[in-house]
Amino acid sequence: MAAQKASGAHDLPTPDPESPYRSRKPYRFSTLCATVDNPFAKDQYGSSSVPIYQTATFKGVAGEYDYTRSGNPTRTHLEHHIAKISSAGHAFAVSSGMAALDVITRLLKPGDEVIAGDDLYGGTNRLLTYLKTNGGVTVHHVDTTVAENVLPHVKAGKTAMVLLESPTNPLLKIVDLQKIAADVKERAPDAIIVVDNTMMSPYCQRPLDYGADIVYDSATKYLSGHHDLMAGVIVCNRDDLAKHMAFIINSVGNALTPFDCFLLLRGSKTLAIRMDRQQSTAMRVATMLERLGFKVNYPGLPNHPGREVHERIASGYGAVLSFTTGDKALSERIVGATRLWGISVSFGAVNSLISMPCVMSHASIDAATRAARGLPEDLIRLCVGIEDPEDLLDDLERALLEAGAITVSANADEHQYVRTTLPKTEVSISRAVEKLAFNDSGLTRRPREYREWMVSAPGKVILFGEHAVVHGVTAVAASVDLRCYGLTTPRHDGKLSVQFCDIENFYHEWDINNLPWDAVTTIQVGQEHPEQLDQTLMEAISTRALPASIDAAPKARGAATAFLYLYMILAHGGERPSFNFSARSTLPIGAGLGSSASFSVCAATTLLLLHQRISIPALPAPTREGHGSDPGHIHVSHQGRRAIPPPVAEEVNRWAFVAEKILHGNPSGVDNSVSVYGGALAYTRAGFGKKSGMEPIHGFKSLRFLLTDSKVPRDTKKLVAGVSEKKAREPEVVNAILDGIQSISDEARRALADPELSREALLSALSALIDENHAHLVSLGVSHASLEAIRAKTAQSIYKLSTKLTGAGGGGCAVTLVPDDMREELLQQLISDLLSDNFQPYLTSVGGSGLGILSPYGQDAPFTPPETPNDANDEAYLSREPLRATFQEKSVLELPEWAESRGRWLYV
Ligand SMILES: Nc1ncnc2c1ncn2[C@@H]1O[C@H](COP(=O)(O)OP(=O)(O)O)[C@@H](O)[C@H]1O
Ligand SMILES: C[C@@](O)(CCOP(=O)(O)O)CC(=O)O
Repeated sequence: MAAQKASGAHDLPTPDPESPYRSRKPYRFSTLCATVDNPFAKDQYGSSSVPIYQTATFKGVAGEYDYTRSGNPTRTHLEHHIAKISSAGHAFAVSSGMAALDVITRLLKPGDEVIAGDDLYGGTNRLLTYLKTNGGVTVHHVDTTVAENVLPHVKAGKTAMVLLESPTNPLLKIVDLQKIAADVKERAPDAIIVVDNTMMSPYCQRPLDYGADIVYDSATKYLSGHHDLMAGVIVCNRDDLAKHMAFIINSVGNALTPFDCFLLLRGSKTLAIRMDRQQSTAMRVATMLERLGFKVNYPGLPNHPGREVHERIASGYGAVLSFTTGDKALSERIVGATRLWGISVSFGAVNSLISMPCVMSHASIDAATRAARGLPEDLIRLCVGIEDPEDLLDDLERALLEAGAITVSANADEHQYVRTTLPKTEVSISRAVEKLAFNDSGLTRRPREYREWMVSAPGKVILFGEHAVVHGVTAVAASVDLRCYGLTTPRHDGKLSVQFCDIENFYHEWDINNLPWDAVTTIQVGQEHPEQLDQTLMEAISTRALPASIDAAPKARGAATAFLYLYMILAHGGERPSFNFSARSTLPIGAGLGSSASFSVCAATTLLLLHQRISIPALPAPTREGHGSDPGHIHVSHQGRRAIPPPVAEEVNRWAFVAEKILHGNPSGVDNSVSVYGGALAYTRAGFGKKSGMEPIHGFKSLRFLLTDSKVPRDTKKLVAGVSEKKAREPEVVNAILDGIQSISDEARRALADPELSREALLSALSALIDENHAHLVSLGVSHASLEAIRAKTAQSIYKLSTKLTGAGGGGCAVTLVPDDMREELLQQLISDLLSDNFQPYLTSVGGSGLGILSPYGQDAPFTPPETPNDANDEAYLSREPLRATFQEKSVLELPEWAESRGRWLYV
């Protein structure tokens, strides 16, 4: 491996002066970038682009190259080019930025001491921790933004390396590289000053000029600029270090491959022009966010504390910035709401990216260390690309608005966005939720309310994408007009009870104090439930809380476990409310129409209400005095729609998902999301490297579907697990099916969103997609003879309808698209045909309301049921009919209308 010595690299390729009278100035940076000629390695054919020497070996014994690990002409060209644009004597290209750091840290020996910043890239931190544990190296993390902090740790003969980064990532703090290098060299001349220059690139900052011995870049970022390769580059001027590193690279074998060298060389030609655009847009983005009132970290802003130092050591501000919102959940919503800004780690590419470092690039640093180093959990990092600046600003502004971070100013003459008032950063999410949603001061607990709470949530029909959605594919689903209802009634005897009317009227009560409280780790207000269930609590509920008799009723076992788990983990502040929870559904249970999700949503909502983690909006106070029939304020009735604010819906959805995990094992979250939000959604779960989230789909409500319950029982948990096992066994087969289903969902969304598509064309497209999706589900092994029988029946020549299984399959329900022009008699004939085959058809409409809460404000007095003694026995409660008694008596057909007539319902 020949360390590329670019002698005279500083002025290459400036030719000699033409004459003493017409001297030529050295070429400027962008010219150096664009010209890759290497006068020491002329191409034999004069090719304009450096060829890829895609070869492992070279013939002969006397040539310059023998083996690509040790040297390759494409790499030589690249290394010469990097040395040239970095004004360095030597350059090396290796397989990633971390590989570059690995090479550099291999210069260390056991016993050596390293001083490093405390706001470093997560990967750097991970490698240093490894060296500490396994390499006998001592690492001092200090806040290098104060140059004086470094000196106390500098020991002559001991300090072997000082590792610096400026600006830091992701907080964009500035480190005075020049001063620290000078101070360290004065005390410990042998210490090697290493700078990670990735955030700046050689265009903006050249630390070798300020005393650094080694500078490295993750060339995956700005240098290559297109996120199509991984590479690291190292530059230095010292021959001894270069020789040592060349030896390491050759020994370890992590030099960059010829093809990637070619790509990097190609990308680096446009470095200057890309950076110019990216930096100027970054400045506009930072300015906009600051104007809106966010705390923005960007060294280009006039009030940035390190701006002066930065301007001394750098010639640009880079294109990475970060800002905080005061609320992690709000930040997550913003990140999820952007469209143009891709959610991704890394930076420096031509396309703009958005991320939350604490959950992405810096997740490898544990939460306690992140907190100790002042890395806010709500921090959003933006990496600006070369798109049109107006589009980037528009998209960000729209996402801030959609997430509720900004609002239109009420006072402005013209529309102007202002930041939504937020509680202090430390204030918990639920407090923020309360304050945002209810104008509640959020500081005091409300006194216990002895009310009955009635809630309801719809089931769902998955049109496209069930099962695949568990593995990251987009599902298209809509709410159905069949619902689960939940009702809580206060008790005064220290007991908690559940009544599952649809599961053989299962009833059980517990002494609250006898529940296994020792096994609970409460999720504090404002915290989110971790991804995994708390197995200690699950075990304790299973062995110490559930009655042995429940083993004979697995459906009740699941429901009771989910209910108790949420009851216990949500209890906080020593409050353990005593009440009965009754559930009733108009949905078939366990048939693929989301009975579990609607049950989970009802349970989560009532538990969050009773544990006072959410509350519903108070009636608006009059803004002026009323007279006669004039109430004094305007109340626009939306039939309850949009009366439950988005933060409350989100909180319910998070906890309903936890209940779904208890019932289903590995649910995707589509069922509970549809049940909370209602309407129709395209849902993609997080964690599969693509944009996750939900998008409402319009144009669904007008479609008619026939849902047919095969009445064949099945177990969602087992079916979902079965598909995962198949995927592990035959990844290629299953991945191809998943890709196919993704295209179906995409196609369906496109068709539904196309206003110019005729109704006829839309229906026939959806029918074809239904058949195609069903075929994929058959290949996944989740169909059933009963479902195939329903399909065959609906496909008969007199009907010619398309049907697919919906939900987990293996039995359960099938969904049939009913065309607009289907004659009523024919439809009735199909229904009776299905009935005579012992199937249960439901003709439903889709896309109706999501979660509903019956406003308790109509209840004239707090209610106490007679079976539990009340300390304050009074006339008011005795004169009222308890909701609970009638709730249980009504038939399934009467239930919806009766519930509706109880008072004002508030919906999401
Ligand atoms: N109304 C209800 N009352 C009590 N538990 C219910 C109710 N509806 C659903 N569940 C719970 O959800 C489970 C059904 O889940 P699942 O098999 O996924 O069916 P679905 O496809 O209808 O969601 C039941 O076994 C039960 O534990
Ligand atoms: C099979 C699945 O995609 C849909 C849920 O099915 P069901 O409603 O429980 O039958 C699982 C999931 O998305 O969680």
